[in-house]
Amino acid sequence: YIITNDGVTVANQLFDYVVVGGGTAGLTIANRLTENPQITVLVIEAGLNAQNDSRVTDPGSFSIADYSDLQWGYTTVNQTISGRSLGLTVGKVLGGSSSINGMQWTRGTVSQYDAMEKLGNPGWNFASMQQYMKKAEAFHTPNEAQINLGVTFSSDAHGKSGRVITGFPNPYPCPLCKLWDALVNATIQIIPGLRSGGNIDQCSGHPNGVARCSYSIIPGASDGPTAGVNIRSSAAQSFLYSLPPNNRPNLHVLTGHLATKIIWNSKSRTELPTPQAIAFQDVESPQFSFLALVKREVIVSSGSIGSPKFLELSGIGNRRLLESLNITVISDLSSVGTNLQDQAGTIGIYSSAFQLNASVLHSPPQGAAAFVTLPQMLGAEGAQKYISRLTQTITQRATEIVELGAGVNVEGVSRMLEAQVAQFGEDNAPVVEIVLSSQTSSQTFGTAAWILLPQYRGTVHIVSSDPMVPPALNPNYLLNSNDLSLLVNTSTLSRQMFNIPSVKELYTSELLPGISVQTQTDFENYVHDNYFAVLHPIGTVPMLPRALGGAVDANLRVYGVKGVRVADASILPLQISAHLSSTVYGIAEKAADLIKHESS
Ligand SMILES: Cc1cc2nc3c(=O)[nH]c(=O)nc-3n(C[C@H](O)[C@H](O)[C@H](O)COP(=O)(O)OP(=O)(O)OC[C@H]3O[C@@H](n4cnc5c(N)ncnc54)[C@H](O)[C@@H]3O)c2cc1C
Repeated sequence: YIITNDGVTVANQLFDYVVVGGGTAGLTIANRLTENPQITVLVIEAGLNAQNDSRVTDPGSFSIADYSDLQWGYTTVNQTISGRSLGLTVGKVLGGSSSINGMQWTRGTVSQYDAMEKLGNPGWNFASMQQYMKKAEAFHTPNEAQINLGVTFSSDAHGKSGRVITGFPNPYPCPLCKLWDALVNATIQIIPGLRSGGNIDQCSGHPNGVARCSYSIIPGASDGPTAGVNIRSSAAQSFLYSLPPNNRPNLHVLTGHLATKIIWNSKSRTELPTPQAIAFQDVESPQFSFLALVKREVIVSSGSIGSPKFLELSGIGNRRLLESLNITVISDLSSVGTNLQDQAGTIGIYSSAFQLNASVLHSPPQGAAAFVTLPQMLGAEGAQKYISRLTQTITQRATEIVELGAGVNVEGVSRMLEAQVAQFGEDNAPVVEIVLSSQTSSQTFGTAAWILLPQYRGTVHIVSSDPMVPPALNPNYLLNSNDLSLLVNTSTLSRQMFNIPSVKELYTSELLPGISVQTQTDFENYVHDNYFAVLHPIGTVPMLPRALGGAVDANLRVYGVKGVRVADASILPLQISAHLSSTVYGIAEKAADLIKHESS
């Protein structure tokens, strides 16, 4: 493969496929398509190649604050709840968000993947997705020492021969084991019925419970010079750097260049528009712009913010919006940029009473995570009331979402809200995640906790035809009062953990929420003023039947044009009780197979 940041070297060349975005999904697809030496692929990535940057490679250095040059710097519009603009970090680097994410390796519930099929996407169910998520993965089975230190897993949940290496840090960061043990036990004490131990595995389709985190990392060797040095398994590491040298001359990766739009073949009345070329420009020197010619297809893998932006700039989107910006309408598809779903969270931070040892470096900071169901959060009766509130308001809420411009039609949004209510109810999906983590740099530990299945919906739309101008992001965080109250419950519950004596002896003071936060009203104010963006945006190019507000079909083809697919987190119609990367790899593996089968 060839990685270059010189646009001239690929300008005016013809490629079978051009992939827009060298992120989690984009690099997976590019790798799989170029397994056939006859197929040429160009990946265009706006970010740079950070192959040897320890902020990326070293899992112990995970720190969003240090990634300013590796991310897009997006902020939301001022949110109705709290009036604040929130940072919405998204990777802008080879490997995309997989190069800067928290590396937690988890999946949603069986019924959440099955819901995609029920919403009108044949073949998108748990059985198929689990097969593809496993195809992407090469799991390091934990050794006895790791198991003795609290790791649980289910071998069946994992792929063994894929490219993304996953597992647990080696050696296991023992100086923190007493902390994880105390926090995990506290979680079990305050959340009745929470599963723990046994073969709990957050990739099994049954994530409910508390367990030590597994990660997308290459565990350190047991001896030799790399002993104890874990390395991040990003999409770039897994699908590019680990290819044998001199392999894949048919795979071209251009970094530091922004794909600006699709140039279309002239439109005849009878045929759907097809892409002729991709326009792209140097990020540092936008006056240098080029074309790459497309033989077969364009695959848009620019992520949940980048993909709707690129489609709109290419003339695919809401007619009124595009015309107001003088963009020629190629496909009037008002679903593009709607249905944005990110989660909202809250934190608790405590000053450690013991030294958080430097030897834990090279391990991700999150030690364990609890995935909690609604009855476990609110009790059986509280959960029942919550679910009836959601059930009784489906049409009303769908109407409000459509009025906000965050959905296209009431029937489609209602169908999705119904599917979500079923997950809260009979499917008993986790609705809250509580991550237990520590920071050696500040000698603190605590929780980050968030609602997993928000009921609010938002938008992402371009505001200019200039590709350098960021889109307007409006997730409408916590606009639904049920979501807000659940997050307040989450915050109060997290505090209870730190009142348990075995945890209390591990810290000297509570930094956040802070001891002044005591009453229900205090917690409401704390959450209102301090909630943060969880950075799991999905759904902005939803895979659904067009009549229900979809933008791509079950083959990921964009409606109203030919030869353009979208494959990344943006196609997920509904949020899942998980972190997203494993699911995105699954989407990408499946997309590659769909493309291969169609072209063979
Ligand atoms: C800070 C952070 C922490 C996270 N933690 C976790 C975690 O612990 N576990 C987990 O599973 N998930 C986590 N996630 C979420 C997960 O990493 C992402 O959801 C997933 O990687 C998204 O994959 P994607 O392919 O949709 O987009 P991305 O991986 O973001 O890829 C999109 C790529 O397209 C590029 N691009 C966009 N527009 C253009 C354009 N016009 N031209 C050229 N290039 C373009 C971008 O620069 C980017 O590289 C986290 C995310 C973040 C940001």
